[in-house]
Parts: sequence; C-alpha cells; structure tokens
Amino acid sequence: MELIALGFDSWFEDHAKELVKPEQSIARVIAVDRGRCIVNDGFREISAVLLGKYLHEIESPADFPCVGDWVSVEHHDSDAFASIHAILQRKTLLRRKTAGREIEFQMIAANIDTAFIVQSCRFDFNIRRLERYLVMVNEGQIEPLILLTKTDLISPDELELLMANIRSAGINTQIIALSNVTGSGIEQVRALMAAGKTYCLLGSSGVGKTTLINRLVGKAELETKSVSATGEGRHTTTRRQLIMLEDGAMLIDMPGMRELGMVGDSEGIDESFSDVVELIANCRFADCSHSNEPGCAILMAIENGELSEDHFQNYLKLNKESDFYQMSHHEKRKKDKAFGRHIKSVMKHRDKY
Ligand SMILES: Nc1nc2c(ncn2[C@@H]2O[C@H](COP(=O)(O)OP(=O)(O)OP(=O)(O)O)[C@@H](O)[C@H]2O)c(=O)[nH]1
Ligand SMILES: [Zn+2]
Repeated sequence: MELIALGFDSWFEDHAKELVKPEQSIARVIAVDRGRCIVNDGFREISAVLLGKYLHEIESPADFPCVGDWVSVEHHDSDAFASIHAILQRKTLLRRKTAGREIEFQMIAANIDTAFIVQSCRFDFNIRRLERYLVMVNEGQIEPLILLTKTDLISPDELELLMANIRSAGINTQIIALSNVTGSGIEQVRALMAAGKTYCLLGSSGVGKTTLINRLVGKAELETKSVSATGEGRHTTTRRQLIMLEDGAMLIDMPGMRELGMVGDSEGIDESFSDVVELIANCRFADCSHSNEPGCAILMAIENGELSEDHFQNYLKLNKESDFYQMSHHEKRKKDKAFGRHIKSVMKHRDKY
C-alpha cells in the first residue's frame, strides 16, 4: 500500500519537505493508546513512541500525536518499533472543549476530510444541536455533511418537512437521509466516500452511528478491529481507530469522539451562520444591537420570515460562548507565553534533525 492510499497528498508533501530527515520516513497514526501509537507507513503497521527529546518539549495537548496525524518516524530494531520525531502540520483538526475551570481543548483526530453529522429523524432531531456540530466541524476546517437516520420511522412527508426546517434555518450543507433498517440511502453515503479520504461520524448516542459503520465496513473488516503490535518486548492490543474500508476510504472511529463538547471560534460560527453574517453586514446601523432599531436588517428579515428568530438567537448565544472562550484562552496565553516558546522550540528541534 502506498502512502497515497492512506491520504497522503501534495499538501502534506510540501509540509513534510524540511521536517522529514533522510533517515526518517512518513507514517500515519492509526491508533493512540496512552502515549503509544500504532502507525502505518504504507507497508506495515508498527508500534511507535514519541522521541524522548520531543516529549520534553511538549507544552500542550495539541503537541501530542492524535489519530489521523502524519508523523515523521525512525525505524528501530529491524522495524520492530519506531520513534516519532515530528508531527506534520495538520490540514484539519477535530477538537473539543474539556470540562474544567479553565477552557482547554482536547485533540480528537487530525486530517479528517469530511465529518458526517448524524441525527435521527425521529428521536434526536434538533436544529440547534445541528448548528453546534456544524460550528465545530467548520472550525476544524473539515467539510460537514448531514446524515438523517431512521427514515423508516417517519413518512416521506415528515422527512420533507425536516429537510425544509433545516434549510429554513439557513443550513445549506448537503443532507443524506437514510435507514439502516431498509438500507435506503446507504449506497448514497458509500458512493460519496472517496478512496484516500478520511471520514468520521459525529452525533448523539443512539442515532445509529455504530449500525451505519457496520454497514459501511462490512463483516470482514470488523473482525480485525484490534491490532496487535510488538514493541520493546511488550505486547499491546489497541482498538484500531482508523479503519480502511474496502473501497479505499478511511473511517476514524473511536470511543468518546462522537459526542463533542460545544464551543466554536467566531470563524466557525460565521461560516455556519453565513446568512446572519450577511444580514448584519447589510444592516444600516454600524453598531446596531438588532433588538429594537427601526429599519434594522435583522429585525426586518425576522419580520418577513426570511430569518428564523431561533436561528438568530442561537447565533448570539454561540457568539457569547465563543467570546468567553477567546478571552480565557487569551489570558492564559498572556500568563505563561508558552505558545511563543513552543514555536521557538519546535523550530530549534526542526534544525537539529
Ligand atoms: N428504526 C431504525 N433503527 C435504527 C436505525 N439505525 C440504528 N437503529 C437502532 O437504533 C439503536 C441505536 O443504534 P446505534 O447504531 O447503536 O447508535 P449509535 O449512534 O452508535 O449510539 P452510540 O454507540 O451510543 O454512540 C439500535 O437499536 C439500532 O438498531 C435506523 O435507521 N432505523
Ligand atoms: Zn440591526
């Protein structure tokens, strides 16, 4: 198997040029288990650990490799294990807010091309939640796609209404409606999954993600869920987290990644609420509060049914959360200037290898 099959492309190649030294090779992280990774270099899967020196320079969770990362590795003991020397720049990044007094991000997975945001037509359907997932996915530069499951439980008319609700909330993301029971729509999902691209499924518990994955993966692959690898005389078994489908598309699936804490940066929000942003830009008052000004573009749009009031309120709410995040993040940065130091140490590290 070539690296291309794992999703390596010219974008990563460009970013790898100066980072990867002659004695090193490039591999993709397909599983992570407490600091130990399993990487695939296009030929085999091997156990890999972070280089001690690199470990020393780690300052934030973002510095650890996560599933989907491209890394530069050096093989040891005739390929029994490898050491990870650097992480290639991430094209996309899925991360979530971790609970706690300070707002921190936990890295979930890297270099996902498309995230399927899954909701059930029947029990889980919620536009606000959909918007929140869209913000998170957009923020990570990942392409979103909406999957509505369990269409077998509603009538075609009801489905049409759901779709119309999504559209009238200003969400223009592609939607595929499917049923894991009848199989309708499954081929549509399969057909748009391209070889060499990486996908994931996000959504609440019970919406049918596991069932869909099983359908997409096929039985043969399921049995190879666990990968064993020998490193330093130790035997580790890690659940495989990046799954190669038969037609060459990849699916990242791991426990705990599917439901995300919700906060986005303002850019992600703007992308998901482009209709609101456009209206605000057209509002004739520069510092309009969009609450009572006569002639306000937002109020007029709500009045004449162009914009849903709920949608606008959700936009305000997400922005408020985002402001809060930006503030605490900024203050944290100021405190220890760790970010700047980190950049420097990475540059230094680069020169050494
Ligand atoms: N009627 C119907 N039931 C479905 C469909 N897809 C899944 N189910 C059922 O819904 C339940 C939950 O499905 P799962 O695939 O486990 O849901 P999940 O999203 O993986 O949930 P977590 O594993 O908790 O994240 C199961 O009983 C499935 O059989 C569907 O399209 N139609
Ligand atoms: Zn206004």
